[in-house]
Amino acid sequence: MAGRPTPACVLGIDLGTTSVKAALLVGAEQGQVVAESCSRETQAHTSSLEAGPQGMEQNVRRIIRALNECLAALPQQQLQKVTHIGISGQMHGIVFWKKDNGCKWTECGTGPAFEPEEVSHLITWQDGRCSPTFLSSLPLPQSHISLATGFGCATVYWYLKKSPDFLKPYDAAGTIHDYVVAMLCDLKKPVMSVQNAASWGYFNSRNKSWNTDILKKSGFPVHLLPEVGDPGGIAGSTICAWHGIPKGAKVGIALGDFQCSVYSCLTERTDAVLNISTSAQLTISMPLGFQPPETPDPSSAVTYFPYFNGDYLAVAASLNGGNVLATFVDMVARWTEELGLQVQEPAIYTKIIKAALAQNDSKLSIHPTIFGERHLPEQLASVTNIAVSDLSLGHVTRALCRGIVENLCSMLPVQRLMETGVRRVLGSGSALARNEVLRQEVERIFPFPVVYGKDVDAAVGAAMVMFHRK
Ligand SMILES: Nc1ncnc2c1ncn2[C@@H]1O[C@H](COP(=O)(O)OP(=O)(O)O)[C@@H](O)[C@H]1O
Ligand SMILES: O=C(CO)[C@@H](O)[C@H](O)[C@H](O)[C@H](O)COP(=O)(O)O
Repeated sequence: MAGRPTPACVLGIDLGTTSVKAALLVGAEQGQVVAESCSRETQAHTSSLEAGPQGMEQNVRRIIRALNECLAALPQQQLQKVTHIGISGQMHGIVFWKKDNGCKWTECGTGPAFEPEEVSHLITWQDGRCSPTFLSSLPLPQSHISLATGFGCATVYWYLKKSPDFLKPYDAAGTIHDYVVAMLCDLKKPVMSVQNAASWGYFNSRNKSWNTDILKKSGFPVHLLPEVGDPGGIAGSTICAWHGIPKGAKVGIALGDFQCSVYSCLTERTDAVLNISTSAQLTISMPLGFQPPETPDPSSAVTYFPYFNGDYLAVAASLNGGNVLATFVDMVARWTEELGLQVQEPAIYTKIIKAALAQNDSKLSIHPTIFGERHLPEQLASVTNIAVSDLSLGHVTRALCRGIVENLCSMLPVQRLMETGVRRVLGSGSALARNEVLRQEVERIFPFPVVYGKDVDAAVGAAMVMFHRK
């Protein structure tokens, strides 16, 4: 049987928590090469009307603006050759919209583009509105993944119980990347990959279906649940030329960002992948045929997430990655401002990284979990071993970077990596790519060689999936 023709040019997009990235991949003799890439911060954080300070929401207009800016920065002649689009993004979160009015297509400098219309904020994976008590009041899911705050289905339950009017205007929901796919292809019923469905909770990955009976019994609005498809499948075709990409380009079902980061670099089953972007993940692939246990162990820091072709990844998904450093930088900026000075955040990153490079033997110990962890939501950060000699910016930054890496490795210990035969660590994510101190700490903790990727890994992975479709 003849195989599918290889696409000439594929656009990969990653809608991350901090930034949107896009990469153009072209077919070459030895696989695919990244012809162009681009990244834009979304600056999308916004306050939550309903959940107050516990909420973590993002303005979808700002995310789409960053996406439009990214695409406008890519060369038109290359975009005109795009036949396939692969999209990934931040998992777990949920956005609601009105099927018949989710967006408006308008003419922008580089051709038609869409803008959000009747769309809610994105309630992200960082959202903290569902307390442990609230979560334990919900029906028990039939899933191997423990339900946590920030998971799409938990957020829907929260609205249902605390602010039911909020849900009334909407008749569709998805992750932010499902929303983009639905708008590009004008899908009346959004479609979601099993990777993202598993990240919402109340999803059985073995039979690839929602816990519809359990949800219906408790009055959950099941009409908001997207259809589910396999990662690598096609969701539809673009209904309009988009920033020069011809109408009719095939759009893949949206994927998880961490699976795409892994896909962009993992070549051997003996590789572990460490990704540090806003969050941080340490991952290994499970043996072929592995099936997760029927029920989760809520105290375990390791989760099994669907990958591709029925495979699973074991992942320590930390809620404390680059966001810890971003919070530190923000704190320094605010203190500086309070003292009557102004320093831009990029300059603070440059200075603290430089200062920490000069301090590699800090005894200061920072346990950096300011955002808690899903398996230990109430264990927040702490600082110990504070000596007068270790108080400089360099000492603190060094200790923070070390703490982030140590915390992640406490969730999936090096010993377990060795036992499973890991021989190499592949480093990805732009927080790692841009921070030499973090890289030094990674190299210090692992007794394996560490190899680094580029800083648009998930976008590249999403595009590669489109190339490799059978
Ligand atoms: N100028 C900088 N230098 C070094 N690291 C930075 C800089 N700006 C941001 N970062 C780090 O990058 C992280 C965001 O990475 P990014 O890849 O944009 O995230 P995401 O994929 O989640 O959108 C921030 O949390 C911060 O730790
Ligand atoms: O929480 C998990 C998996 O459970 C994360 O690994 C998952 O990839 C989420 O998408 C991230 O937390 C968000 O990704 P990023 O923006 O930090 O890259």
